[in-house]
Amino acid sequence: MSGTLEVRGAVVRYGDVTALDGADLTLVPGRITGLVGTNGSGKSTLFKAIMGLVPLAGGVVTYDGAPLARARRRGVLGFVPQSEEVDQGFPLAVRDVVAMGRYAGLGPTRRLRAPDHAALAEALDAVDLEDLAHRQIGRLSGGQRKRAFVARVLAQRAQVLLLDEPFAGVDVVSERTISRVLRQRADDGAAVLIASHDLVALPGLADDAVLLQRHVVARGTPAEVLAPEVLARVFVESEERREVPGVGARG
Ligand SMILES: Nc1ncnc2c1ncn2[C@@H]1O[C@H](COP(=O)(O)OP(=O)(O)OP(=O)(O)O)[C@@H](O)[C@H]1O
Repeated sequence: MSGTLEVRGAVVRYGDVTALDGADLTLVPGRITGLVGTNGSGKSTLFKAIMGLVPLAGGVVTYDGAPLARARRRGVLGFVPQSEEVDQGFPLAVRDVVAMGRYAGLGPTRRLRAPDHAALAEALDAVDLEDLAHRQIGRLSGGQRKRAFVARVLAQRAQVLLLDEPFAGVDVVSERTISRVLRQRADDGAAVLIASHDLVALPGLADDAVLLQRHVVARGTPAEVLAPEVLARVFVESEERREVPGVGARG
């Protein structure tokens, strides 16, 4: 299907640590995929591998069947990392952060034109941040800040949205707002991947779920993947790995 992102056999190593050992994932337009896994199971690494922020030691990531570099340059991929380092004193307003979503399409002058202004206004409106558009980004609550970074990928009109723990440390209103806009983008044809520890919220939002443990160990509907017996198997395996010296997070 056009607009499909595919990860095939992704291997990522940090020195002696193998964070991904053959991960496969398919993201299709119109669907929200929930990514779950224990701490250290490789979720953030999978996002970074898709974004080209860590090198692949094996495997391939494609968009529309072609290598991803071109899609990345065209701004097809919108990434909201787990935590954004925000310098409290840095004089960057919410509006400036959201405008960054338009940079891929701007000329060398970086001047916003009418369609950019329209996309910017639409994105601020979608996350209910118009009133705070001129507030310094460091002076927002955690939930408001997360909404600002979500607005940046909305303004970008990214076709693939990748969100690493968008609900962590976020108030209920912000969680609802973010969920609503992600559903809307998926309904408009975007492919969406959300890593979340919130296993209660996920079934209401995600169409599909994948369970990661350095590679995908289960995939299906959220109800299938989040079934207690499936989760228990993975948690037990992950605890056993920790007990083997030299393997796992404490090794
Ligand atoms: N920069 C790094 N250098 C060395 N090891 C790393 C680095 N980043 C991650 N790791 C290791 O790679 C493994 C996967 O980490 P990753 O952050 O991808 O997991 P995660 O599923 O996102 O975890 P969490 O849910 O805790 O955020 C872990 O064992 C982690 O300690």
